[in-house]
Amino acid sequence: MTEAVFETLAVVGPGLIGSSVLRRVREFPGLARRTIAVDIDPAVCARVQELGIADEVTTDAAEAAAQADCVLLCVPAGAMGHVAASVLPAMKPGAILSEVGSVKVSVIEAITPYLRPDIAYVPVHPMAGTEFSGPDAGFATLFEDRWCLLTPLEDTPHEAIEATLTFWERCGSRLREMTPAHHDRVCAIVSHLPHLLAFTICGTADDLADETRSEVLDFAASGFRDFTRIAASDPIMWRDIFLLNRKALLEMLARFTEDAQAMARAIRWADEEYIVDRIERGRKIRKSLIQNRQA
Ligand SMILES: NC(=O)C1=CN([C@@H]2O[C@H](COP(=O)(O)OP(=O)(O)OC[C@H]3O[C@@H](n4cnc5c(N)ncnc54)[C@H](O)[C@@H]3O)[C@@H](O)[C@H]2O)C=CC1
Ligand SMILES: O=C(O)C(=O)Cc1ccc(O)cc1
Repeated sequence: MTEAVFETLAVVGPGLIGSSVLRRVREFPGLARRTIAVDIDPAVCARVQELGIADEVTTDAAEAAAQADCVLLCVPAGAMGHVAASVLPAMKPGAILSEVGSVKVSVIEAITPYLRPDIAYVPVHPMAGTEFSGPDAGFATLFEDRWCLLTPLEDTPHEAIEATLTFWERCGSRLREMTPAHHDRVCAIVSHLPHLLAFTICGTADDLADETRSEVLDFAASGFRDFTRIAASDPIMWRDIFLLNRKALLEMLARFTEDAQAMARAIRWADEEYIVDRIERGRKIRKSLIQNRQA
């Protein structure tokens, strides 16, 4: 039988990501022998209990942390600092603190002041999710064939990195290590900017419907419908991501705005070659994602 990576895993914030981890541990051997789910919201705790996806459920983060050899924070990125502050003093010497925040530099900065020398901190980011939130939204196969990015610090102990890599590998993820700053620039373009565009285009279409009293939204064709899926994402989570990755996101938005202006100019002057070239690049990217089973 495969030995479990962790004896006791505490998941703080069993929402979409946290409950998917808990379900994975339940359904697949070799991840953790015992799980504790912790949430600030008693209604979430009650639901996790009903779902039967954790061995123990509590609102007391310190009590759970004291029993765990890995504490995985799955709370909104803006809450990571104070949640880390509440679990770290209670953690067992030699235990691992990990978190799945979508932004790395600011979250690491928020957690660092509370770190202890005998706790290994391993920041990760599973590049997997949906527009839904909460414990009912999770599923055990969420991380399969999806990237999980690790952004260890210079002094993160090797064994803690290895254990974390094995854990996510057994969740079905593809793994890549990178610096936190590089992570934030990559995610700004592939994840954060697309969400910003989706929220914005939905707002613009809604304003147009108000202005013209037309049924812009009723007749929205499939292109717009694809944007509305992303635009249905959780407002608090995305507020935190935008503000915590402000610098890289604004830089990518400026780049995008320039490229959109170039497309506008090509359309104005009927520059067919430019327009076709840009569309062909999009098709190529989509095709390579499908080939890599990422779409
Ligand atoms: N939703 C997604 O597709 C992805 C999200 N992430 C990151 O994962 C984290 C969690 O996201 P989701 O699972 O979507 O959120 P969610 O909203 O589904 O779950 C978050 C849970 O944290 C709980 N919580 C909030 N503050 C807390 C506190 N102080 N103590 C204990 N529990 C607390 C909430 O009650 C909720 O149950 C975020 O940092 C997000 O950036 C990473 C990859 C994908
Ligand atoms: O639903 C989608 O399309 C997503 O992009 C999910 C997602 C949201 C946040 C992340 O940090 C990673 C993945």
